[in-house]
Amino acid sequence: MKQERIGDVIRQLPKVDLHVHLDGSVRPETVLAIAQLEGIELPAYDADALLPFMQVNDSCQSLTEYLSKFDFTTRFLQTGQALERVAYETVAQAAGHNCHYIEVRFAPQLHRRLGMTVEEAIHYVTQGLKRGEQQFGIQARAIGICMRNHSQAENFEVIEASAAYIGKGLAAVDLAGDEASYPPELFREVFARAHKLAIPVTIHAGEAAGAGNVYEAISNLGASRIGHGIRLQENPDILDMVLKQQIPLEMCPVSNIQTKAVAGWETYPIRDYYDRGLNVTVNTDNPSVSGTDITREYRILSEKFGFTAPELARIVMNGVEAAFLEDSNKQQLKKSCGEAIHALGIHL
Ligand SMILES: O=c1[nH]cnc2c1ncn2[C@@H]1O[C@H](CO)[C@@H](O)[C@H]1O
Ligand SMILES: [Zn+2]
Repeated sequence: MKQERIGDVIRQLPKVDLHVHLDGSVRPETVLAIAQLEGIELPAYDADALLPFMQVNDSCQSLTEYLSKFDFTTRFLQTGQALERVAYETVAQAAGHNCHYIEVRFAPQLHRRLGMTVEEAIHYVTQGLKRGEQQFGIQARAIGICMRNHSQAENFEVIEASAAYIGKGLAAVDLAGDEASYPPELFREVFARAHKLAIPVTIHAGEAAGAGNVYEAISNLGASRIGHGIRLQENPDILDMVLKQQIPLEMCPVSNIQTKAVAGWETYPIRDYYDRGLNVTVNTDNPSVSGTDITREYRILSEKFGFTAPELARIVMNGVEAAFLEDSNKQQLKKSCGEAIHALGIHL
């Protein structure tokens, strides 16, 4: 297929984004608007000049450096109104890239500086997602994040509050933050509670630390999906286990290069993982922080790794199958994506 034609196909391809952070999706224009509403002082007053405060550049050396960008944006996400708005806008952005479904993750404990409760934070995010669903005709769910640098009590609180929203707009829980400093073993009790409450679990692992963390996340934290899993390639036995169990990997190519999960595109393992039969999905992680979007991620797969249109469609359908979505909604999603793929003349 010619390059222009595959560009068109990628634009028109139905997509899903299973790994996108709310606080990594805030547009600079929205920061300007919220700052004005709430009387917050800014280091710059136009969108272009604000961007460097919110976005990494090519010089980013590590996940910790990458995560420092979130400190800036968090200040503007402390009211129910702001959370509802950015959740809605995240759905709008995804719909603009022909996503049929997104799972938007966020850490409720990061939005409590003005006294909001964990439940309220979840309430406003799910409200914003619902407004987006109605407006754009796509489906959206929230994922509640426990943070690696938070106390066990704070993380337990996230699990309990998330349980109350299962089936009401929230679909799963996650663990994010500084993986190099906080190994997953520290969170066994927190996720045992999630397991007891029957909440689906995904865990950021194998991004800023080795494959052993992927093993721990699956075997002892009950993860049924893995965020990133890039460093699985360092351990053939664990890779084999993930292959056999067909655990979906939420890969986020642009972010993974920026956080130095691998040294560069030459060693990015997505082609190898796909060819081995690993359950690969492609996602954005943080569109604003990374300066990416889901169309761009798919384009990179085509341009840098030679993925064909049917292979890209297969990756979309891997994401559909991996969605933490209630059964009947998932069937609906399968149908809408399957039909849109078929309409593009792609045969799986
Ligand atoms: O790629 C990532 N790896 C680990 N943690 C992340 C990543 N992207 C964002 N966050 C963390 O998740 C929090 C809630 O959304 C963000 O504030 C950031 O600290
Ligand atoms: Zn992430």
